[in-house]
Amino acid sequence: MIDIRGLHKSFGPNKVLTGIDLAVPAGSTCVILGGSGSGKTVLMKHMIGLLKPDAGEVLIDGEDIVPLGAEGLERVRHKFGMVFQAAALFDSMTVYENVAFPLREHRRLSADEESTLVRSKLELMGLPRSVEPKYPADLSGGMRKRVGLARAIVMNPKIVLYDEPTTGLDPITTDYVDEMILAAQRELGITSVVISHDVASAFNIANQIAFLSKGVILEQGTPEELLASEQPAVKIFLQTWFGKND
Ligand SMILES: Nc1ncnc2c1ncn2[C@@H]1O[C@H](COP(=O)(O)OP(=O)(O)OP(=O)(O)O)[C@@H](O)[C@H]1O
Repeated sequence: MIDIRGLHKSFGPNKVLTGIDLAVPAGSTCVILGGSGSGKTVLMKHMIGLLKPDAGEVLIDGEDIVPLGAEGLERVRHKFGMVFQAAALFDSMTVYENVAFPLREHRRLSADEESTLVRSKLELMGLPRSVEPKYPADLSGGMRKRVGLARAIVMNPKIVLYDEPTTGLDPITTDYVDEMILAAQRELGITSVVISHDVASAFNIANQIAFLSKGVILEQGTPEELLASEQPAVKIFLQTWFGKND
């Protein structure tokens, strides 16, 4: 579904990505791990054409999006849902209106069709009907994340990009959000790319983990393969994390 080949990106003298190759098969979840400033967000921005590479290809569903202009990118972006770090809900809208927002922007649906779609996604995220009239400020952080996720999948996207979806959440809420990401993959066949600092969460949800360091993907494989990695940077990253969280 996503196939990145030979991606290079510099900002002035700062060489951030220096030859990224990454393939994410349809229906799978790929977690991108890496230290602060390693280029995870820059890599994700290339996947939706928010940044243009200096060299390389970004194939989405078989199409190289690098040469596309604004119109072509708009079309490709309909394949994506996004979940940003700070759930980014509209404070002045109810939960229902937040989830319905992309539908109202992009589709002409009857009230019944709209409510069927909104409710099915809220239900999939384990949210009861009683949250529909509430405002984001009335919800816990974990619930806001789930509303953000319901909104990201309401258009039935093929791909969802998650930028640090569990940052700032307690361990129980983190598990719950992980469950929701897995539910979106299982029930809707969504392909997911997740940027994360949270190794436990990465190991919970990933079919594949890519470890980014110094502009390249140092290691890529199943969680088990990553654990067995001989790359010193990967070993240190994992040991530091597991050491802190034993
Ligand atoms: N638009 C930009 N212009 C110039 N430099 C940028 C731009 N975007 C990112 N960078 C640089 O690219 C590098 C990688 O940034 P990026 O945000 O991708 O890191 P990250 O791995 O997501 O880090 P974190 O985990 O802290 O969010 C940093 O050195 C950053 O300063």
